[in-house]
Amino acid sequence: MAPVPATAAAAAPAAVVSTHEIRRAQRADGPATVLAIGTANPETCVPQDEYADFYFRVTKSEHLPELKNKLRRICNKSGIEKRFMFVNDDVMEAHPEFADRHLTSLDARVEIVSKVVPELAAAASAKAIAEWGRPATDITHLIFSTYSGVKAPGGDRLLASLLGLRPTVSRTVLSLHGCYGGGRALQLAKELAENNRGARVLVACAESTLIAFYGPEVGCNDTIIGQALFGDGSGAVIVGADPVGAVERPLFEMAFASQATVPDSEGAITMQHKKGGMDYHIGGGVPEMLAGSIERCLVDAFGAIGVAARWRDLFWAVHPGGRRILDLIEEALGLDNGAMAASRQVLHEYGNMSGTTVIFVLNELRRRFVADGAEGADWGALMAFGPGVTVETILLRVGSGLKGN
Ligand SMILES: CC(C)(COP(=O)(O)OP(=O)(O)OC[C@H]1O[C@@H](n2cnc3c(N)ncnc32)[C@H](O)[C@@H]1OP(=O)(O)O)[C@@H](O)C(=O)NCCC(=O)NCCSC(=O)/C=C/c1ccc(O)cc1
Repeated sequence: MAPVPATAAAAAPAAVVSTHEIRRAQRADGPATVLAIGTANPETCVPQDEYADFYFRVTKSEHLPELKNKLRRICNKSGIEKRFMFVNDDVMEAHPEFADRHLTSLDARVEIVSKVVPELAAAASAKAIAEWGRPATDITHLIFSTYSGVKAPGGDRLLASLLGLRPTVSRTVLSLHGCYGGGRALQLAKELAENNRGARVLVACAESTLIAFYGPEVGCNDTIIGQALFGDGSGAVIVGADPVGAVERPLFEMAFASQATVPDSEGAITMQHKKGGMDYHIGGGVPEMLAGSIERCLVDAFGAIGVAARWRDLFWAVHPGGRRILDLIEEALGLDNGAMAASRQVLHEYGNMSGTTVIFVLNELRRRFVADGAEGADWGALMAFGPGVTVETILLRVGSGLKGN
């Protein structure tokens, strides 16, 4: 070890600063705040009323008409008008093995998604950064969430380089959180922003069904329901505390965040990468399970911050896991059926894009607030659900950037 020069010893601080004081100085003053939102989707758009024809054609499964009719029935009840996806005729011509999940195809799928998913995230992030108004190099932390990331270095590294983030950006990957990935990522962003003065956290969620796209099979209803509901997309959010006055626009303040696991629910939603793509199961009772759990999460969250909230007075950013989930949650909370209009709109326009969907809902809410001059609710709740069964709750307050528009 080199000897310590006398000058370095002489430069030691005269007064001893405690680590508590150092810690206090590192913390932000205000709450984490959503400062910008961007979204992106792949080019291929499939209308829901054409989906059964598309799916049975590209997977060469026309010999299974009963399953095709079942898919049609579910599509008709889904509340979805169209979806965007990377899977198209060209992909299936190049990779006919994707149609049969008993064939080995994971390597080829990972090869594709490890490029296109971060690129999609970059498209959404670039929109968020442009709206934010500061250079990409001012991003201090990156949280990348996807169920397609099974490789290292991962999509976070490619995303950071596509956006030109600084080499010291602090990267975190969330994988396989499924439909609660966006909620988890936003909660982590809140912790980072509030605990690191000046931090600006880019949350990027990107999902592609390509990793889980395969043909129908008699007896496997999970595949049919998945084919009726899921789509591809990316949502990006910039989160920071203490917004810089003239540049940054506070959209939603994040007042509180929590996670809960629904008891006895371990097998209700599952996802697992296998040789033929990502296998998944969506239990029949999931909408009822969520509707039965949601009020407890809200009571606990508002109780923790001492705010007396009436559900009817809130704005809602709920993950539209399926039309029935929204219906039952509205019923359980005694809400009008317009309360989840932003969630229903996103479901209608894009389907369930898993973890990224809740960011689209937040963007739609923002659009509605701007259009209405932020009339109405001041407090709101963002809720996302996924495997576990896990419920993410974030309490939001309309930011000053949305007031007076
Ligand atoms: C729109 C639905 C699908 C149907 O509407 P409905 O009002 O319930 O209508 P029905 O009661 O008439 O049901 C229509 C058909 O759907 C069937 N179905 C009804 N849920 C089911 C069911 N979980 N299973 C398999 N058949 C069912 C149901 O049996 C019935 O079949 P059939 O009698 O032959 O017409 C509705 O049930 C709904 O919104 N369900 C919520 C779906 C749900 O739980 N989503 C949350 C989980 S999301 C998730 O885990 C994501 C994983 C994921 C995985 C892969 C990815 O690429 C991306 C993500």
